Amino acid sequence: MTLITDIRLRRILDSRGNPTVEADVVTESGGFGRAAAPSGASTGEYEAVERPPSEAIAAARERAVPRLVGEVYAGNQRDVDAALHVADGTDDFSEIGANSAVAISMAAAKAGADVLGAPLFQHLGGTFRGDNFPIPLGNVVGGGEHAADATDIQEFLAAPVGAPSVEDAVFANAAVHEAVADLLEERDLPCGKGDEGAWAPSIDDGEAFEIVDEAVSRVRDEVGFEIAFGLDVAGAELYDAESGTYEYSDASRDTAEQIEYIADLVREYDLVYVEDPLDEDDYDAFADLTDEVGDQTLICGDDLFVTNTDRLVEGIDRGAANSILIKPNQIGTLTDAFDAIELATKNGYDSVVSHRSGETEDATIAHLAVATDAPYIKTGAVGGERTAKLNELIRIADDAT
Ligand SMILES: C=C(OP(=O)(O)O)C(=O)O
Ligand SMILES: [Mg+2]
Repeated sequence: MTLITDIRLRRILDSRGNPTVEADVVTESGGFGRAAAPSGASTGEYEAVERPPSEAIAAARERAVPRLVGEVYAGNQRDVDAALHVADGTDDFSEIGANSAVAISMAAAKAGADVLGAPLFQHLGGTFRGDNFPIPLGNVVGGGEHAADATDIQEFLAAPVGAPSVEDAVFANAAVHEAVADLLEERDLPCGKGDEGAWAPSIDDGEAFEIVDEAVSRVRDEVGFEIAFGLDVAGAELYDAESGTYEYSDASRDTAEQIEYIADLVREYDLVYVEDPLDEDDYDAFADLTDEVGDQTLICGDDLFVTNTDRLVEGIDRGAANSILIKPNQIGTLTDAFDAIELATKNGYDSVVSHRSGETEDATIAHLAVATDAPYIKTGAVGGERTAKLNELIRIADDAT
């Protein structure tokens, strides 16, 4: 009954105003799923290839749709995703585009869930999922590739680690976002927002640490549970391969200095999470930092691992990082994302399911995080395309999806 009978692909707008791919999947019994691909700005070198949406759609219509329609059951996600790989024929989705692949993969999963009459997280994760919820990491101040003339560190992330419920956690992050705005106003630092809805003031990282630390402690006092914070350094964007240094507006650090700088920040601010503190090719430096502070914080590989099991195996072998960021569009299918999460879990690495800086209203990642029991989800704090995921988590908790 879940035989795929139709797939439609179209260009829609993402949150940056760029086109992206949306897929509709219809099944024999009338099951329907719709999903859209997100898009990165600080993309990792080793990600699956995102093609211009018009080209990705044309290629997927020619190569993937005929292999799926009338051939594959939407309820069997591994078959759907295997057909996408065969249709593409490369190891990085450079023919049909990871944007077409991930939109079809996620839409098929939703169609499979629709036929079952089950919420997506349950179709993907089984009937015993839905009691544990990820801690949302909310981007409250940011710069890097996501905003011009703002902080060097790409993301300062509120982490409501003591929240008694996902709803409390989501509202705590929004409150930290608001407290940051108050503090910026008190310092006469009006500013706009970056791509993910975080404040993007023209200040140095040192001042951003002061402000976020203060905002977090104000909200912690208000709500009465523990709120910490973390970072996405996006180290590959700061790294200059020629000089072998990390280039900040006010400093230049070699790799040893970068490791010490990050380790000091972890200790000074009790950071619970540090993503991509180092360059995406430097497993050894990741391993050194993990040795130094990996027992106190999560050292997460985003550009380092790109949701890719081969790269994760290398990281596990070398002791690099202790968690992995999971972005389905980095690897192209839900099956590949699941495999990365399972491999991570088996090896004691935490998974952090993540949005991209360019997003849509698609809320699949909320279900993916619950389905896989991921301890964290990174999906912003405010803004419609971010709240789409956060509100879906609240609905899942309320049994209302
Ligand atoms: C969400 C991120 O940004 P982008 O989507 O631009 O890679 C990130 O780097 O973790
Ligand atoms: Mg990142």
